[in-house]
Amino acid sequence: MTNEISVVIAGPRGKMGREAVKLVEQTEGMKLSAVIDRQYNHNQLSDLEGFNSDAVIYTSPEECFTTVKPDVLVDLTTPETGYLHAKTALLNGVRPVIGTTGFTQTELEELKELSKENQLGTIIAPNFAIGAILMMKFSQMAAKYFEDVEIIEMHHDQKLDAPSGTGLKTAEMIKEQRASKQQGHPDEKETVTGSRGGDIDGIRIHSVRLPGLVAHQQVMFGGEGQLLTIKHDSHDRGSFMSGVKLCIHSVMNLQELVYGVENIID
Ligand SMILES: NC(=O)C1=CN([C@@H]2O[C@H](COP(=O)(O)OP(=O)(O)OC[C@H]3O[C@@H](n4cnc5c(N)ncnc54)[C@H](O)[C@@H]3O)[C@@H](O)[C@H]2O)C=CC1
Ligand SMILES: O=C(O)C1=N[C@H](C(=O)O)C[C@H](O)C1
Repeated sequence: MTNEISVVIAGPRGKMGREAVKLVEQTEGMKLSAVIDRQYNHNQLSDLEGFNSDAVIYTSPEECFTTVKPDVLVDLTTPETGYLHAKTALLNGVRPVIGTTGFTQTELEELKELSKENQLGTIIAPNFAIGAILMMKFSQMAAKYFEDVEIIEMHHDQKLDAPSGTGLKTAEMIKEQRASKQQGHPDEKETVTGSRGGDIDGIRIHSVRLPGLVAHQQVMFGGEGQLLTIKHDSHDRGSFMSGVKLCIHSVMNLQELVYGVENIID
């Protein structure tokens, strides 16, 4: 009988997946039992360049979960795939830790329901970095005192979803704190579509995508004669790993879905 947490990682060859593979392999009390990839079915991860793990690669999540019976799935793939993986995991008794962003509200609701029905923990983590989590919490605090806010999120140009999961979650947290407000001039008109950014309950959100960036966000609050900027930068993907580790441990003790790492830290 072992107390090791058996982990499967989906997306091991991606930018985040590679870091997560190293993390799980180096963490005492965790075992990388298998990985889910689009290719290389039934190879070992060590058959691929840059890996030395003997974890088996599966292209079918069902086959992976029923054969390996892991405790936890860590998903770092794409929005459509991440959702399917999370659903398949819950239907097969596996607890999802989802770093993948870009899920729709309906998908989130469905996973919440499935998690509850199966009494299995799920963590949906728009951002694993402690600094980003604090940025969101501080922004929520600030929104009590400043009702005008715009979010600027900046990412590398390989990102699929806009706005980012972090930007969306920040807006949702601010929304819980302030009354709905239409910002800017009531008669303002965009002469170039999209100039004023996305609109979440009046909160404007702007997405910048450029090579050279990793993951950055500024939340700007304007008040009479003053500007408060709350800013966070992830300069490399190591910034996310302590959060991944915390979520793998925490999901083992949950029986429902938690959306946001701020809900599992003190
Ligand atoms: N929550 C957080 O703190 C963070 C979340 N992310 C999110 O994680 C996700 C991955 O980001 P990156 O690693 O930068 O992307 P990436 O593009 O480098 O990696 C994605 C990987 O998923 C794999 N993949 C795609 N479809 C698949 C399938 N059907 N089965 C198995 N693997 C599949 C791809 O082959 C690729 O290796 C994104 O949604 C991103 O927004 C990224 C950084 C931090
Ligand atoms: O795609 C990324 O890189 C990131 N995605 C997450 C998001 O959408 O917020 C987290 C972080 O910003 C990096």
